[in-house]
Amino acid sequence: MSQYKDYQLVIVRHGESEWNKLNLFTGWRDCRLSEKGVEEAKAAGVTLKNDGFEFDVAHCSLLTRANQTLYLALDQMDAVWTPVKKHWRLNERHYGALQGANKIEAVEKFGEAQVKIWRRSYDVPPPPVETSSADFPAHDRRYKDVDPAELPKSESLKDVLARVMPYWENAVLPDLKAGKRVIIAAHGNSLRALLKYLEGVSDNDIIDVDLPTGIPKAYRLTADWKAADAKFLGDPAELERRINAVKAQTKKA
Ligand SMILES: O=C(O)[C@@H](CO)OP(=O)(O)O
Repeated sequence: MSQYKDYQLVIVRHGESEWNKLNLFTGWRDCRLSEKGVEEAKAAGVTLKNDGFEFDVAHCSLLTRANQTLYLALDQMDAVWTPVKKHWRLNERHYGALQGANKIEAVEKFGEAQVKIWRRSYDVPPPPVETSSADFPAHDRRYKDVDPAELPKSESLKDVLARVMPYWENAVLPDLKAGKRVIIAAHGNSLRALLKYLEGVSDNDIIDVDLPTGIPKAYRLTADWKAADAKFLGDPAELERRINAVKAQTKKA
């Protein structure tokens, strides 16, 4: 019997993307997984299978890298048939005018402290893009049914939490309440927002939380749907290595 039989929810950040590899701020730009990211996603599926996980439904963002990760992981579990619900509210945080910028060059230009505030503070958003910019999501047909007033020009983690929560309440929670076992494939910062809520992390402590690429985190939930227990799956040394790789993105080699 799996030691995780009471764990109803798994979250997984996508595997390494082409832009993670190039060390660029990505946000809502739609890059694909790198070759390494593909392997990370497959390995996540193998881990989930070996740990005895099965899912009744999946939730995913509208960005390619999360969809690839979900599909590749489910494929390893012989479960690509799993119903998938997709929504922009699970997208990565919109990185505003930083989207497409190199993270080291941003540190050289604005200083490490400012870049850390933009990357990890709870409530300071990066500078916004104009609505005329190609980075404003209303220009992308996948968001054509979304009221442009709801679409971001830049987001702090607090802004991300505010737009993730309605999706949690209206789409994910009903599945959990129906007894379904749920996987959410999404992004470093949309999942940090959800983790902050589920685990009750303070505004201050969330600054030091980084999510690794492609390593599933499993939750056993309380009666009021918060985290009773949370565990990253797989090899602890690999987990540490991947978290450190995210932290190192703004450090000169
Ligand atoms: O660029 C981004 O969109 C995110 C996730 O890859 O980066 P960071 O970890 O710097 O918030």
